[in-house]
Amino acid sequence: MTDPVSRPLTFAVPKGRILDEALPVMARAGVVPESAFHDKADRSLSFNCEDPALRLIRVRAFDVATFVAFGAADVGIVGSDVIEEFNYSELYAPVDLDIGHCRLSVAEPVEGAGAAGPYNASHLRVATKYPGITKRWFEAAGVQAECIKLNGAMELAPSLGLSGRIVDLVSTGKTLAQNGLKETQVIMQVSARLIVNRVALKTDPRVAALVERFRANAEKEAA
Ligand SMILES: Nc1ncnc2c1ncn2[C@@H]1O[C@H](COP(=O)(O)OP(=O)(O)OP(=O)(O)O)[C@@H](O)[C@H]1O
Ligand SMILES: O=P(O)(O)OC[C@H]1O[C@H](OP(=O)(O)OP(=O)(O)O)[C@H](O)[C@@H]1O
Repeated sequence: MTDPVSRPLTFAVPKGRILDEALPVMARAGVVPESAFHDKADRSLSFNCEDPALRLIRVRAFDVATFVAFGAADVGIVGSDVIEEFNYSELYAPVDLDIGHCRLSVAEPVEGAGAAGPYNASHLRVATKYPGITKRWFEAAGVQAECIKLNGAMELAPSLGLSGRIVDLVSTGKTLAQNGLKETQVIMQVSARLIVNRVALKTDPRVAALVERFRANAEKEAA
């Protein structure tokens, strides 16, 4: 068996919009990628860090949770929306990093009030990137929702007749407004979290030490 301390810890970060906010938070905890990480022309997906005991991988936001849940990465940073969508039992999210703030909401067309149909309609269709959260949320409200999974541009679905409603992330509300939609319910508030694989946390003291560094910094920031 490989000595766990002889291999670098793998830290997964999302490619998307959280990354710019995450890099300073990571740096304060001693996670600093090599300069190639910032080179847009570099096609590598895995990078060394200033600390040779760490390695960074850059993947899509939803995949951060999957890499960490399956133990392919030990630690990661991802939005609480993604954590909630997968609900992986192997994931532990010990630190709220207080970045990537937005909310996950239900929205429907502004025009033609009621065009989306009432909640007690026999057939309620929702376009979303979050079918798990959406199904559970509507079920808890006593409504059976048919979810149509999209990977982006959900806001187009109502005007093109794909669905009456959408469930998507909202921050400023500009995307909804510019696409003729209004927010009707907030499902959850979202922020980015440090996530760890539960087994790695139990078996590798370096993971616990890393979590402690992030936790201490988050407490300092909040004070
Ligand atoms: N408008 C927003 N304001 C603040 N945070 C956001 C916003 N949109 C998304 N986020 C957060 O950033 C995370 C990644 O979102 P992003 O839009 O970068 O992913 P994406 O482009 O959909 O990812 P991918 O290209 O991998 O599908 C989300 O899971 C959420 O936690
Ligand atoms: O309320 P706002 O400030 O307008 O932000 C909301 C938008 O931000 C996210 O999309 P993103 O820009 O990440 O693009 P995507 O559709 O490719 O995920 C989200 O999916 C909304 O479309």
